Amino acid sequence: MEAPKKKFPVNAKDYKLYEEVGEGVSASVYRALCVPLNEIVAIKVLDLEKCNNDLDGIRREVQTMSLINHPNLLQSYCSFTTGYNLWVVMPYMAGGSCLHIIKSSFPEGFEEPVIATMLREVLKSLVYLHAHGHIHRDVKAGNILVDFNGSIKLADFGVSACMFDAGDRQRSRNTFVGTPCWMAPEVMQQLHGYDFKADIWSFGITALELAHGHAPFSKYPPMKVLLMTLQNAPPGLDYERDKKFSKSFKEMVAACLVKDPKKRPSSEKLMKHPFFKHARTSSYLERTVLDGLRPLGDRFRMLKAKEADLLVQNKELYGDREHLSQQEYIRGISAWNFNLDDLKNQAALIHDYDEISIVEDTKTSEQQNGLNGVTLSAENSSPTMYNNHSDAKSHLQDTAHEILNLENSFAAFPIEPLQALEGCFDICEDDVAAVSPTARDENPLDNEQQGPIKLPLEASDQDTERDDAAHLGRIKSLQRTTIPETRKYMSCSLLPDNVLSPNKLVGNGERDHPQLRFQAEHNYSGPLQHRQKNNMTSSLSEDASEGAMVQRKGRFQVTEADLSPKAPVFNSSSLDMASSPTSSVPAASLLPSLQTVLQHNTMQREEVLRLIKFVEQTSGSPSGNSMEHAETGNGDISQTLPTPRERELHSQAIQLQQSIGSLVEQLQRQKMRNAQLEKKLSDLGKKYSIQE
Ligand SMILES: Nc1ncnc2c1ncn2[C@@H]1O[C@H](COP(=O)(O)OP(=O)(O)OP(=O)(O)O)[C@@H](O)[C@H]1O
Repeated sequence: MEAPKKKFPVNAKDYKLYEEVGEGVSASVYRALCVPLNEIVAIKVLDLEKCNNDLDGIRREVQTMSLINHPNLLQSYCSFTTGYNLWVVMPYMAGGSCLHIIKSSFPEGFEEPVIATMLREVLKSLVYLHAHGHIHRDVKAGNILVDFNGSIKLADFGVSACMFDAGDRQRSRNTFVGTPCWMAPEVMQQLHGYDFKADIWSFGITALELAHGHAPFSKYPPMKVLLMTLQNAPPGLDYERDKKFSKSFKEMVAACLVKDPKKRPSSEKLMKHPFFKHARTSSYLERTVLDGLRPLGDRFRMLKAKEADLLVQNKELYGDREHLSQQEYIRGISAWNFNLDDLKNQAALIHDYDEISIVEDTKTSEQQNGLNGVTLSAENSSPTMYNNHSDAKSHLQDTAHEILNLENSFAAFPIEPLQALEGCFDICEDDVAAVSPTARDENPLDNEQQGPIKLPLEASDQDTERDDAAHLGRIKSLQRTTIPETRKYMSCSLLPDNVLSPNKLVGNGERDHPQLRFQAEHNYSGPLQHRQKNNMTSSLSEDASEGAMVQRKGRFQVTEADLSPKAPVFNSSSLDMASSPTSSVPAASLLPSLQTVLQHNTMQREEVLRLIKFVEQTSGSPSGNSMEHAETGNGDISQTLPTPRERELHSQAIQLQQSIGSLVEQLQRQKMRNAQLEKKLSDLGKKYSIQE
């Protein structure tokens, strides 16, 4: 019989945070002690203010993590908010990620039996996910975690998608998520959508990453990676250095890295590949990989210090921003904003990288030779090599423009992060207090009794003081994340997943699952930050230092921040879409647009009325009366107006009045619908937390 499930407390004061063991874009992961259960856990602390632009992703991640149930998937024990942080409590994986292990001890990659063992476990998790309709979308060594006993779990469901999602998120034509080097060509192209075969491509890239110590093209800027993935032959195990690997390994990788997703095997089929016969037990991993490794916290600190050194060294070479982008990108995570400046800088970097590019591309053509017998010269195998800087820039800008044009901007809506997440996690009782300035000081992270962040017990070297300071800094920054209650966020680029995706991959009753419906109705994807002001198209040709922003947060997610003109264009189709009972766009998303249009119309109306008054005064007609008539829209008055211009103005005023009337009505309807949706959301939230 299965042991009863432990109940992990959902209050920060029941946990003691120890050292930091990992860091993502908007989250830090700590080793921690669950005091009542006396069990070591890992806690991912997400700063909700920082991830404000990806609440949908967070909700998805937490939901998926709590629902999955497979030994090779990292399940969460529980999650709750504390102040403006979200804590996700999960098993502590003492070995850290495969990427961490590679970086600290295996820079040239692992031996084949190790790779086979790791990959077989990951593949098991993919079989499970795919069978349950999920695409992971971010398979990479950084997301493969190893426990102290060599067991393997795939983590990070921040960008995973459910194939039964009514929004067909996985087929959305307007987003592409993942990390560039691991991203399948069809995900980049977004021509016909993509499905779970995208994970098989990433799996193949991960195999190369484990074999070489880095993913193919990992030295290049992201735009270059996109172009190379699309235009070059698929990477593989065909270099001289790959001689040591078996034929079955090479074939397995080649089977995964086929550009046409239909020709890639499913995870289930891949599982039967002879390569996985080389897989060993987890204790083999424990002996060969984990033995002799320093504690995860120490390794993490050392890697961070190394990166910081590198940053200083290269600062002069590339300058601050470009280098930061590169650095974060190379680490496999990224928080950079992908705006025009970045594109320009990347174009510049490509120029700098041309030499490497030629070498690598020659290899790619050799590979192609080996694989398919197609001969490519170094020259023609690298269609992205440029003779001069401006070619490179313009090529990149064109490509960027194409990618950016993939997405339409959508209506904005005001929302507080906690509201959006309500129902997904337990919200600590003290959270309400935490948003008031006086309560900030009582943040559990700051209060010793309530679960202090303990400094690393093992830290005995001379770095300790510096690390302590860094820790304290982090504690401070965590507590400072409280945001005033009154602060509202405008969403730019609320991705219309649910509306724009034309095809349904799978159609069955599961779509009516309450959680899925919940997701579909409340897609808060897309930056909830203030709107970008500039028009993207013009920005690309002119200076656009702050407009034209394509955000990359966490994973490679290209969204066009704002294509809409400054004053929102209001058209009936958008309204119809929202008012339709079958629409899955949150009605609330239309409110700001409606309000702005209303305001706009009111201003115009006032302007017209002023003009009428002026005309009346100058022509000596009895103003008071006319005004009243004009305002009430009395039809007869037009007959009494002396000039055609006045009559025209009068009829415009009436039209405006009518449209204001209907807008007010529509606004009321939207408000009602919004209230209904909010109620539904909170009911679902309650239901969900009761189920938990
Ligand atoms: N349960 C765990 N046990 C040990 N280490 C962990 C655990 N979960 C995460 N980590 C470490 O923390 C790092 C960051 O965690 P995670 O990937 O969940 O954050 P993220 O913000 O989603 O990052 P990314 O931008 O790489 O997707 C991981 O790469 C891993 O090294």
